[in-house]
Amino acid sequence: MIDIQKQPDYRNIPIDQVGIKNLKYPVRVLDRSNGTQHTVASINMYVDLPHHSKGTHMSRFVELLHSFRNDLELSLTTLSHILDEMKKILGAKSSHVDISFPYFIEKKAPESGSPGLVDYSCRFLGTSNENDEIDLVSEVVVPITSLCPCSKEISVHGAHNQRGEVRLSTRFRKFNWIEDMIELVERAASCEIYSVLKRVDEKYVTELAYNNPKFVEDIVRDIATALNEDDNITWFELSAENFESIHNHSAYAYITSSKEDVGTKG
Ligand SMILES: Nc1nc2c(ncn2[C@@H]2O[C@H](COP(=O)(O)OP(=O)(O)OP(=O)(O)O)[C@@H](O)[C@H]2O)c(=O)[nH]1
Repeated sequence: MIDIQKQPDYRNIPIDQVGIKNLKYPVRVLDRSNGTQHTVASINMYVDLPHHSKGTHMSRFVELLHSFRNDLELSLTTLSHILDEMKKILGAKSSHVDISFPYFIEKKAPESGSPGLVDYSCRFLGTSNENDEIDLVSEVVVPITSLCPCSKEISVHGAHNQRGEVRLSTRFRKFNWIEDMIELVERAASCEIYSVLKRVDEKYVTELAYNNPKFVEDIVRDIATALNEDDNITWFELSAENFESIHNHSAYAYITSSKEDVGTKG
């Protein structure tokens, strides 16, 4: 059977990243409270392609994932192994994985203690370069409540408040719990988000947010301060977006900071 992908290409243009995108796959993630957690990831896998090759071998990416069957653990060791294997089986110089998944944390309502699961969007990005150096970035997207300090100050009654979203990407020296990054973000909000709230809880979160007003600027600055004090974090990128309740647009703030010029080594 003719192998079109293996044929030469004469346009003299190398390709930076080629592969598969949005493959749904069952995965296992380390869970601080329960050991591990099963979830379903959306996976992108890419390698570079030299100028002389017509095509990459798409089936091999999926075959590599299938070698884990339904027991693909998203640990630093496994991700490093996948990045190395991608280069080997595809004869590539560089490899990239981009894995997005919902992660669930059980939270108890602040007064009634009623439990419920909150979902957080998480992402691991990994790259292995031509020197076999592995760079890993972990990302969490954390929903929060924010209450406007200006609105509180100038209004006789109330203050506008809304759901916001903080996106935090980090590079780190050694293993970093997803839960730790989520809690760090939640501490900087006017109030954190819960899944189940009874009336006593609703009163509590309403008053807590009112007593803790924050601009998007306050949120990113408070998170950056905590990250700067954490020696395990070598780099971060951080944004806060408030889906304003008094506007049809968002308030937005962004900070990036390279604490060191080194990435995570897997
Ligand atoms: N490279 C490439 N392959 C594609 C694309 N779209 C679909 N494919 C298909 O991906 C399939 C698998 O390709 P390969 O992995 O090379 O399959 P194979 O040659 O049987 O497998 P190996 O022997 O391991 O190379 C082929 O049927 C391609 O037609 C594309 O845009 N680029």
